[in-house]
Formats: sequence, structure tokens, C-alpha cells
Amino acid sequence: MTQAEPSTLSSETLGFQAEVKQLLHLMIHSLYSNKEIFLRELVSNASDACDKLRFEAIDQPDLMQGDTDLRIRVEFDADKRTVTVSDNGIGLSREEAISNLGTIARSGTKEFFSKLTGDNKKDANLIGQFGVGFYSSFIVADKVSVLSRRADAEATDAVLWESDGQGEFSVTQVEKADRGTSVTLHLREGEDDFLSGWKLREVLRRYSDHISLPVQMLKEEWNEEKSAQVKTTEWETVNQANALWTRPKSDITDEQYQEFYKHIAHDYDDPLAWTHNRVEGRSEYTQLLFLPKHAPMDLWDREGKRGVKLYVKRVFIMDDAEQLLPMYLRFVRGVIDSADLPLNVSREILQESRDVRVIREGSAKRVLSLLEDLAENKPEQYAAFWEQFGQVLKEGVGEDAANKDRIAKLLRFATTQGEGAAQTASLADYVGRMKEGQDKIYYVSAESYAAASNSPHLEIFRKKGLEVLVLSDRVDEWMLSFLRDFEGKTLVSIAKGGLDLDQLADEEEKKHQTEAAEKFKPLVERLKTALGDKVKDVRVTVRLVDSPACVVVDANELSPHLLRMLQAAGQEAPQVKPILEINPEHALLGRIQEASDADFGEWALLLLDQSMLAEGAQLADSAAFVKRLNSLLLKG
Ligand SMILES: Nc1ncnc2c1ncn2[C@@H]1O[C@H](COP(=O)(O)OP(=O)(O)OP(=O)(O)O)[C@@H](O)[C@H]1O
Repeated sequence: MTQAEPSTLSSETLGFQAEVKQLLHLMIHSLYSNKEIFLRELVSNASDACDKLRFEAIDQPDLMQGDTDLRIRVEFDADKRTVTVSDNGIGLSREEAISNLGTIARSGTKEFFSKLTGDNKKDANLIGQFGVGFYSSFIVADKVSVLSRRADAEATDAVLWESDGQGEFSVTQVEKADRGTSVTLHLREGEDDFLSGWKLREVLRRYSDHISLPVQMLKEEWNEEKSAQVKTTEWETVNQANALWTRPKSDITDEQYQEFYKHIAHDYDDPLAWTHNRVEGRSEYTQLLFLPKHAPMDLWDREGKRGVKLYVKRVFIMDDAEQLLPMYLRFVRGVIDSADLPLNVSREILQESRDVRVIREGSAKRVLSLLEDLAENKPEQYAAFWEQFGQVLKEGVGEDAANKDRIAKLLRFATTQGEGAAQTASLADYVGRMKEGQDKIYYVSAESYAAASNSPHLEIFRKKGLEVLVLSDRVDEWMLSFLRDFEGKTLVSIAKGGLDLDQLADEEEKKHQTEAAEKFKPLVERLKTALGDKVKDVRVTVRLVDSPACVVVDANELSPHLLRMLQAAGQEAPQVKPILEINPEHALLGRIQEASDADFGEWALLLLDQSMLAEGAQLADSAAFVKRLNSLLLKG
């Protein structure tokens, strides 16, 4: 194909955004060993550009200008040492070229840069997760020229963007006869491998076979005279050029699924797992859904990209169609192709459509089945999934009432009998390990694993060898407000209410408890008077072994940890007064009992404050606490 030499109309030179410079430098160094991915990225962009045009042309058929055969072409010129990828897609305006090719406007950019380590291998992985895109051209090229004309622009209004990847780029207004974009790479010294039809075809088949548009190259023939392959003028399609998800599962290899995933998810890594189904019946659609290996940079950004690509009868409709999956499955990537939705469907229509609801429910079920399958048959993969996305899946307990029980089975927790902070135990594991006579699932929750696992509330459970779930994810308390029981066993916070451990105590312990309660009644009364309205109640407890006292709240009240989270989120939280529970066996209480009336009040406040601290609270007046502590220490 011959390209009209662009005639210059107006030109300017601009600097890359600082992040782009950093990214370019990094990419060239970390991805060199996998340099041929530039071709995948350029073909992927070209395919997206054609998808966009096809979609915009539904409302504005004029955009097609009679050229409706969308395709991507790859050429090379051995003399000029260039490789060119061109498409007849939507094209770029001058402004789009400046902003899309000169900056990184993606959410998660800041997090990405903050995570870089300087270690090429680790950074290569991160770049992969971030998406390498267009800039990967500079791995093999020392100059890149992008000639583009938007589908709605005049021939004289095309743009030529050029850069050597060193920090600046130029944009020039030029002429281009046809719409679309061609990206020309001027290869670096030593990259002549790519000046071969055989090599380019091989890379294209490996990485871009799943692209649904034809990827074409000029046919080559053997020339006896030159005793070499020589290009003809005829274009031939080098990929399968039908949408991957429309092919029967048995015809698709794992590698093809993996490459397809990389294309749609802009991920550098393979997916963890996928599910591919054709659904018929009430609603007709095909779903090809992938679980990524890594959480994207913007997983916690509620405004971030999420959702899957929507197609209607193989026509691309939109990216990130968030209505097709529930929020708690926002990490899933993939394609849904509906046979029922109208081609001109908008996000607003999606919101209300009955077909969409059916698809969302069906897709959620499919993803849950995939997770169940991993959990059961590939526990290592499931553990990897849980580490990345467990916290998000937990949201499903509250968001998806219909699938709550299935999600509950997929939850994994750290427990007092597990390996540190690792969340590996399922509720079924816990139930399987319950002691005889135990009818509850116990948990403790705090801001961090360290705080939760050192809670004084755990003491009696340790003594009795009862397992407790140790919760420290932000979402946990909220999730548990929806998960009251599992297989008939109530979930109980060990920091709430009177602990009903009776059924687990032997006769002697019970007798001892009653006696202690009686014996320490006067101390309890004295503490109540001294603490006044700072506490709701004071009582003797059996739950402590090593600590002198702790605070608890009533079973029906919000836990202090949850209250603190609400306050931190700027929400109004009710005032909840703690109940002080004392361990009369502890030497400190003996000491307090003997204190003079004058000191007793100070001791009582000290006991309350240290119990609050152990529970993870911030004291309203920590200076007073320190003063009181020092004064009592001196007296002792
Ligand atoms: N052939 C093309 N036609 C039209 N626009 C393009 C083309 N190639 C790139 N662009 C524009 O430039 C932008 C940047 O491309 P780039 O490949 O860097 O990122 P991306 O495709 O958005 O994401 P990723 O980096 O994850 O691939 C694209 O989003 C698109 O708007």
C-alpha cells in the first residue's frame, strides 16, 4: 500500500507527561525479553479503533464513507527498515493524538508509580498489570510515526504524531486520503528480525489470532530469479478473523483463550481461570469470563474501570458494561454477547433492561461456579485468587442475597488455629473442627491482624482450645452483619455480650464461677460507683486468663471496631457505653481491692482505660491516663 507523503500544514512540538517518560524508560528495559508484544498491542489498539467506529456508525452511518470492510493491515519495508500497522477504524483527531499518545490518563497511575521498585523483573510484572499499550512500540523502534484521520474529519485535517520516545513528540497537520490510523515503527539497530513476512505472521498468529477482524498482510511468492520470497500486491488474511467466543470450546486452545484475555483485559499476564458458555432459553447470550491473576491498580477505586465488554450479535457495543455483573465481581473481565439486546442500547437502557438482569444473574452464577470449582479442585489457585480478590468477594455476602450461601462457602479466614495472618480456613473447615458441645462460630475482629490476634477476649478460648476466626479486613464487620449463621451455627463476636460458654464448662468451673461472682460483688459495686456513667455495667467474667479486665458491648450493639470505622468514614455513630468485665483472679484486682478510698477511683479509671486501649480504642484523654498511671506507679 502506498501512503501519500504528508504535506505539512502546521506543526508543534510538545513534551510528554512526566509519567510517560518514566514508563518508556522502564518498559524498554523490563520488557525487552518479550519485545514482540508490541505487535499484539498495536493490533489490539487497531481492533479497538474499528470496534469504536462500527459502534458510532450505528447512529451515524455516514462515518463509514462506503468503506465498511473493517480490517487491520501489517506491512514491512526492508529498505526503510519500518513496520507499519494500519486500520480503517475511528482514527484520532489532533487533540486526541496529543492527549491519548502523550499522557497516561488511566486511573491507578499514581498507585502504579508508587509501587515501582527499580527491580526490572518485578517492575516488568507491574507494567504488565498496568498495561503497556502503544508505548511498547519503543521497545523495538527509535522513532514512531502515527498518521491518523478521524472518521468525521476532512482529508486535510489529518494528524502526524512523531516521537523518538526521548521526552518530546511533534504533531503536524497533514493530509490523509482515507480514515483510520497507521502506526509506523522505525526499527532500532538490531531489530531486523521483524523485517520478515514469516516472522510477522508467526507473531500475529501467536498473539492476535482471536482478533475478530481480518488482520491482513501482503501475500508473498517464491521468486526463482531472486531466490527469495517476494511480496505481491494481493492482501491475505493471516488470522482466523472470527470472534473467539463464537467458536466451539473444543476448537479453542488454552493459549488462544489466554491471548484473548490479554487483549481484552490489557493484561500482560495470563488469566487465572475462565468460563465460556452459550446460554439459551429465556435470554440468549454467550459469556466468556476470566478471573485475572492480579488485582488491577484501581480495584478499590469505586469509579475505576470495571465490568465486561458488551457485544450484541458480535457487534461491539461498549467497554466496562458494569450492569452485566454485580459490583462484588468487578474484578472479572471478559465478553458478553447478547442475541436479545438492541444494537443501539445505551448505559441507561442497560440499567432497566430485564434481559440485562437475567444476564447479570446468570453471569454471577457462572463466576461462582468457577470459583467453587477452583476451591474444590485447585486449592492453590483458589488461595491465589483469595489473596487478590477475597476482600471484594466478601462484599457479595451483603450485596447478593440470592447467592449468599454460596458465597459464604467460598469465604476464607485467618483463625487462631491457622498459620498466622493467612486467610485459608473455610467456614466448613471451622465447623468440621468444632468441639463437642460447641454450637457457635466464634470470631474476633479488630483493625489489624496483630490487634485481633492479641485481643484479651481470646484468652479463655485459647485455654479451652476453642478455635476463633480472626478478622481484620475493613469489610468484615459489615459483611458479618449480613451473615448471622452458617449451616445452622450462629456467628458470635467474642467481644460482645455475656459469653455463653456454659455448655463448655465442667461442673467444677461452673461452681467456681458462681462463687467468684458472689465473692467479688462488693468490688464490682465499688467499681460501678467509681466509674459512674462512663460504663454501662461492671461484672465478673470467665473470659480472661492473663488480663485483669476487658471491655465488651451488648450483643445487640455495634462493636467498637465498627463504630470507629463509621466515625472514620464521617458517618454518625451512636454512643455505646462499654461494659467493664473484670478477672478477679488477677493480682491487680487484689491490689485494687486494698486501695484506699482516695486511690480507688484512680485505679478504677486506669483499669477502664487500659481495657479500652487493649480493645483498640483511642482514649479521649490519653495525657490524663499517663499521669494517672505514673502517679499510681510511684505510690506502688
Ligand atoms: N489505532 C488507533 N486508532 C485510534 N486510537 C488509537 C489507536 N491506537 C491508540 N489509540 C488511542 O490511544 C490511546 C492509548 O493507547 P494505549 O495502547 O497506550 O492505551 P490503551 O489501549 O488505552 O490501554 P492499554 O495501555 O492497557 O493497552 C487509546 O486508548 C486510544 O484512544
